[in-house]
Amino acid sequence: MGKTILEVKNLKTKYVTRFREDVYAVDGVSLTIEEGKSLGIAGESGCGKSTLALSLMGYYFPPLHYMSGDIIVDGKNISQMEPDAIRKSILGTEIAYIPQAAMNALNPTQKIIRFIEDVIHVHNPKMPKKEIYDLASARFEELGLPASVLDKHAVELSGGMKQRTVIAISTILSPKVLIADEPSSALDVTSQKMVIKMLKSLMEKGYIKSMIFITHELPLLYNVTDDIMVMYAGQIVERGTAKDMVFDPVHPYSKGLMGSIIVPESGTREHKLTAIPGTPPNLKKPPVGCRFADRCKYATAECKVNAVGIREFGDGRSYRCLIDVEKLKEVYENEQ
Ligand SMILES: Nc1ncnc2c1ncn2[C@@H]1O[C@H](COP(=O)(O)OP(=O)(O)OP(=O)(O)O)[C@@H](O)[C@H]1O
Repeated sequence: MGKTILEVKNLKTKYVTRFREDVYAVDGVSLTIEEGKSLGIAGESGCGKSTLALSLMGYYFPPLHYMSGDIIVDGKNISQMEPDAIRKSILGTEIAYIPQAAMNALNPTQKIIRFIEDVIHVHNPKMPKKEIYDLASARFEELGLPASVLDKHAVELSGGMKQRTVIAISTILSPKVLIADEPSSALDVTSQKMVIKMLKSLMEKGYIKSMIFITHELPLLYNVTDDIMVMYAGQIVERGTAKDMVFDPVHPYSKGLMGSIIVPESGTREHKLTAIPGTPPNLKKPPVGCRFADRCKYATAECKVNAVGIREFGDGRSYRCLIDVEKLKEVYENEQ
């Protein structure tokens, strides 16, 4: 086993709405990522992926609140640090975050190099501009972006180029963990591939030590991340290698997610296209039993009343279901 870069233990966070209602968006998430490894997180809209990404940075602002659990980055527990300390000593260097639609957040009137100066000056206020420019142009070139981009404004860049620029800016301080939330979903296929190539290159060149890639499309993660976790209603329901999760998902929800993708990646086209009936539970009052039970065709009366913990099986895999793995596999086999 390699060195653990990120360890999250039973993390619980919630939103408090303006009507003072609690929304339990991340409910007991545990995960680990080793140095040099990437983890994909998949799940349908509203399952808590973006909230998990925000929560992992330890950077909490209302309406999002930390409840309990640990976030340990390279041995340092950041879960209860003050926001100001997080901003100064964690963001950018330990953890970098690329939010959804990040490319649209670039101020169009500012040159790209100014964003880089801003990022570097938070941690190193005295670094001369010339040194920053040299560092940035070398990094851009290495990542396949022309150094001339540094003197351009965001409006002068295409969508794909803008997104790759945002990624290069966010990782300029070589963070230990990069969290990318749907980094390629708003782009055309060619630009998507270039973004993914760039993320892989950041890992290979050691500019980031680990990566979390969030998407609602499970098969997209195949070929991109080493492992995949599937999230449902604020909880992780399954984890395995990308290959296992795409070709041999065990949890009925992961199985359904694979079946509901309209344009699967090559190698997954043979599977049947199916819809998952129903809607996810209300996270203001999550069910006491399995959260997927109401939509699961294999659910028993017990599933609706008994809370389900994570169960391990096989080689480093885990899932959250009362039904035994072998039984589930047998049922899937018979359905084919
Ligand atoms: N500011 C907020 N206040 C209250 N509830 C929120 C807020 N933001 C998100 N939520 C709720 O938290 C839950 C998780 O939302 P989240 O955005 O993390 O899901 P997601 O999986 O990232 O969805 P998407 O793929 O659409 O981005 C949802 O029930 C959502 O309605």
